[in-house]
Amino acid sequence: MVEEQVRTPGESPLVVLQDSVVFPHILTSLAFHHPMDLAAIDEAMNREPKTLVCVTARNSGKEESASLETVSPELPVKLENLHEVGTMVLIHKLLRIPAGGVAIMVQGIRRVKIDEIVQTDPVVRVRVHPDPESPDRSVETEALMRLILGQVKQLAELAPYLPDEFETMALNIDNPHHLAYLVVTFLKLPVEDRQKILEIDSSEAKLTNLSTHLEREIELLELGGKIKSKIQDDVQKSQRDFFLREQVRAIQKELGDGEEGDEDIVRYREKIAKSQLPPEVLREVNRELDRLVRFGNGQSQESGVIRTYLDVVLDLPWARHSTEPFSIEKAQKILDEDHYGIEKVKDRILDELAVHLRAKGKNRGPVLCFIGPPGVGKTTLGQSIARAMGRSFVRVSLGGVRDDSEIRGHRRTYVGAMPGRIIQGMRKAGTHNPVFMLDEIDKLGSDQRGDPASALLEVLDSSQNKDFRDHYLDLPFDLSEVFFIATANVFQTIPPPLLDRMEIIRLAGYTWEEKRHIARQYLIPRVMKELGIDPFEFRLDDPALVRLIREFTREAGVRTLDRKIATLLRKVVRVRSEMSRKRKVIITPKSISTYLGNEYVEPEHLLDKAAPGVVTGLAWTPNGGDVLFIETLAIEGSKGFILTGHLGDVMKESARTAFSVVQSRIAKLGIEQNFFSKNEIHVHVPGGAIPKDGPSAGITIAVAIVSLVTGIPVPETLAMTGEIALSGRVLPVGGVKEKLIGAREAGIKRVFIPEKNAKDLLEIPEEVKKDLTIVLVSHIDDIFDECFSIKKRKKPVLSKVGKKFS
Ligand SMILES: Nc1ncnc2c1ncn2[C@@H]1O[C@H](COP(=O)(O)OP(=O)(O)OP(=O)(O)O)[C@@H](O)[C@H]1O
Repeated sequence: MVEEQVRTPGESPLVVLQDSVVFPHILTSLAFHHPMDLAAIDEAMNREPKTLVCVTARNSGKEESASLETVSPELPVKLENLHEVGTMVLIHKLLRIPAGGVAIMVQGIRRVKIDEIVQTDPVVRVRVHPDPESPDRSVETEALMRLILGQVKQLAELAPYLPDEFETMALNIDNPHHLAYLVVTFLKLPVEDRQKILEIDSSEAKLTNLSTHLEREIELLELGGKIKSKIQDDVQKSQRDFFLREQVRAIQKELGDGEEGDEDIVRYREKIAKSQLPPEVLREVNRELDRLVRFGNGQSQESGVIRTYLDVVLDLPWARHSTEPFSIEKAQKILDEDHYGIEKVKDRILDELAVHLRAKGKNRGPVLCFIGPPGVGKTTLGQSIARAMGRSFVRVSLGGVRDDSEIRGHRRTYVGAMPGRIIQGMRKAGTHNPVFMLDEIDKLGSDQRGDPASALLEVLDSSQNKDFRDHYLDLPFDLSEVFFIATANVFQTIPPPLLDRMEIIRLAGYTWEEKRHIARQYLIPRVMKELGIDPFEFRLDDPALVRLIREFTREAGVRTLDRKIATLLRKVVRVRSEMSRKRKVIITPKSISTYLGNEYVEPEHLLDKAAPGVVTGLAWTPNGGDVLFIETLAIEGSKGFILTGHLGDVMKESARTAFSVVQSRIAKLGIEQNFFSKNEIHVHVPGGAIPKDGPSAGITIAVAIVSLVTGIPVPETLAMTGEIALSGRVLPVGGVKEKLIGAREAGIKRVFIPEKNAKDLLEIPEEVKKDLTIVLVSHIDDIFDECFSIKKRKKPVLSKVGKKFS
């Protein structure tokens, strides 16, 4: 081998390498221009053998390389700027480059260490000594060599810059150091890393270090390959998309709908620019618009779906507010302006608005819920609140909603999907913070398709509704500034979790006097305005108006009254148009029938005549208070007790309790001992088609049975309401205000109500209290005493009655 034949001279010319390292055993070509290097090469060429020391400058490869200075003729070469270990090389060939400089082909002979610089001018000459290497032949080294050969194979497949014979050359080397030097020559490595491999003595460490670099190189090449193929794919896809889009555009142009489509896109872009969309929404909208462009914006089903979506999203009030400064005084003025009476209701509303004002528009408290019969002004109260707060008003009905997707919308993947009622309402409202009325919350259903109540809970919950997510939109929408109001006719059917979150405000219905005021001050002027009627054209005096209210309508609110007034005034217009000489139309109580025909409503009759066993009770219905009759009959037989009249479970149980209470008082009431074993009692509540339920007829049923058995009639102008306990105690009931108004309308004069309902009397209108004698009762014995004068009676009268009714 050449290396063994060439000895190391004590002194040798030196060339300094800037960005490469020459390794022992490897053939390398180098180029030089600097006069100092050229002089060193010239000197080497004149020696035999033609040897030279190549050493790499420290920090080489960097811009401000120290070696550039050191090799300059003005500055002496310094030892500290050079790596200590270099390579002695044998020059095989020299080529003079015409433009100046030389190229030499050298073979690395061995590692040498520089002891000192003995001369710097005109040739740099150094004194060196050999730095022998002793390759190790251990199993570890063997294993590492194999590993490196495997990596070389991998590299050869991945790296296009490697010569074809690289792998074969590596396979034929059995010296671990020579293998390392060959591989590192072909690797793309920084100069400092190459120098390190040259300097490491141990074979194992040399190979390990090299293997790490190889691995990294392989990884880089693989990653590069992946990125490249992805870029190629993307380029191909975008070229394909572009091609297809161009085709679609050409087809659309042929069909004549391209131009219009483009206008649409421009319109959407303008709309997007104008709306202040939150970033997430903007991203989604742009994405959809891009899809629309890609779909060609024609008449396809998919582009229709995208357009509907964009219309909905861009119509939504993402940032639009309506705010006017409002004060409680202003709110009070507006509520009074729009509504007659209902002072307590207005007062409660003002309390809520004051809290709202304090919270600076953030809705923290419970949601208001107006409960009451139809036509009592629940909706108009909501409108007045909106007017007072300077906000827009929107009303959404929840009646019959059984599916939570009606609240939260259907996912866009469904055909004909639309947003839920809440988002539709917000779209209608046009502002971010409207007064939002959820109508008929008591008619909310639920079935296997989901529970709308829980969706509503999320809507109403101020801690969750900031990011309300409708399935259709699939974007968060902020509902936290919406002022929600719910309305219902009854509270029993409102889902309890919702009821928990609501502040209930009850509207009970109006007396006819209140209705007269409402008609005079609100309804008639409004209808006149609508129909363009002037005050001089007609006269509707109080007696006529009262007849209209009491005989042509039967309702707790004023909805029908409103309609009837409109019908009546339309007639006025007609009559006037038919008059040859225009006169004022006088509407009298009698002429009302002429104008309204037989739309007369039967008033609830009192019993024609008081009869034993028939007693008047009071009922609460979603439409207001009413009277109801309990009829009883004793029939010979031993079945005990029969109940008819479409009664609910609670009412049936209440009737049985009443029956037991009476039975337990046989002696006290002077009833024949075995009366009930010989007779069965039939209790019926007329109006069999209308379902009835609740415990409040308890005392009425007990009184009816005793009246039947004793044969003592109860006056037809007396009515009662109250739940009965087995002990005979009278328990409180609901809807007292409505019941008392209904009783008065029906012509009742005297009413028994539970003592525990005394607090309700504060709410009863004065005219009702004036017309009714209201008796507070706490025990059934007191009622029996009052109705049948039990204490004064001596002899039992009962068997006679039993015969009479059997
Ligand atoms: N206290 C009142 N003062 C003046 N007008 C009233 C009053 N109460 C009701 N009205 C009028 O009665 C009409 C019906 O009222 P509204 O529509 O608010 O009833 P509602 O309670 O919402 O009924 P529903 O439960 O059927 O929706 C409206 O024109 C309203 O102005």
